Amino acid sequence: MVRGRISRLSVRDVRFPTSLGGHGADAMHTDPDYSAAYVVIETDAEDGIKGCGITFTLGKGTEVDWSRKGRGAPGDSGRPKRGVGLVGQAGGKACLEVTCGHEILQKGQIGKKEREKQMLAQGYPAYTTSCAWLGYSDDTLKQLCAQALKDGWTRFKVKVGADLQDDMRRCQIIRDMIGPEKTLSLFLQMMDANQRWDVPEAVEWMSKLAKFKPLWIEEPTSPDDILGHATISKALVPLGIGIATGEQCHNRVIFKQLLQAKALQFLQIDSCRLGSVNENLSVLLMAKKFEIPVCPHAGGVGLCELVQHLIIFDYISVSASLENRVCEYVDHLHEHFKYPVMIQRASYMPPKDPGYSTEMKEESVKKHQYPDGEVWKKLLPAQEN
Ligand SMILES: C[C@H](O)[C@@H](O)CC(=O)C(=O)O
Ligand SMILES: [Mg+2]
Repeated sequence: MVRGRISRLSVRDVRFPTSLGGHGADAMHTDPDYSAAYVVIETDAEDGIKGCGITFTLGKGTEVDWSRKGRGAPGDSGRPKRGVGLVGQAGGKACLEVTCGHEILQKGQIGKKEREKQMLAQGYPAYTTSCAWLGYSDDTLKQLCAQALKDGWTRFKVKVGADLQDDMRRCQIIRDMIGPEKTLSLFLQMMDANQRWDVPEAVEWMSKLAKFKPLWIEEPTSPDDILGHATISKALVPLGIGIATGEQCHNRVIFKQLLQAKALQFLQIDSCRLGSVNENLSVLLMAKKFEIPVCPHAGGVGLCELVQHLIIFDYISVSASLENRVCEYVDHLHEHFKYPVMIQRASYMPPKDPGYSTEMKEESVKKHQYPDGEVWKKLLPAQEN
């Protein structure tokens, strides 16, 4: 059914100066400006249907350099993310509703109605990364953690990997605040090294942090080192620490190999890094086959908005389980989206607006467009001095 033809396509470089507040900083990316290549495809269809797509980057990464293949150099804070989440609003349904209709998922139909009701009432469980970026002082960490506990958050991710003594102190602060035990699903601490270590270093460093009882260590080493992850996993699982990875994995083949090599205990899809909803779905199906829980990466610009569709779909139609499953949440930049995520009691409430929640507010795009938006016009001369 042809409803219209593409009449216009725009691509805009939208950047938010998050580095000014140390938001988003980790052991590898010390000064990220959360950014996005934002694409809108308009049509001449009578109902004005359009598609909006977004790819999260860390600033300079929006300047795609075609001469460089794959990942940037280690420590390159601006490397581009690969993959695009571009979905239209056809049919007036939320992306997760459209996906749930696919016929190959017959098995997931059993109990689907109950799970749908459960999601609508309770939402999908989340953890927060917003308290413990590497750019935050101990006071900020304590203050944000106390506020998050008050708001009902019980699962916290802390950035590690730059300095061991620093990590010990920060992990102790969080442990002291959330309680001493690693209980089944409540009051958890996760750690994220953002690829900082080589394989032996990851094992050694995490053996020292094991006393803080992390549920997982995320990206302990290069995301391309599948066998390295398997070695780390073999060493750390006996200490009660799982390996989580995936936010930099750009296709289903990498995930297939990670799963086959028993290299991870928690699989972290990234809605933008994996190009298209379809690629994400094939990874969800493989994770189900290998019985590995999917705990998506989110945050950035719009990743929470997108991934909520995928993970709620995963629960309703694929995994049918919440065991050991939790989706990342970062409390940044949602105000720039037309259909922002809704969090209640530390859970993602199912989105009901049409599409994939990718549409940004035009006013926000204009203001943050790089380099001539209002925000950057003020900042750039100051930065050059
Ligand atoms: C550079 C980003 O902020 C990164 O630290 C995010 C990440 O690893 C996560 O949220 O996980
Ligand atoms: Mg991470």
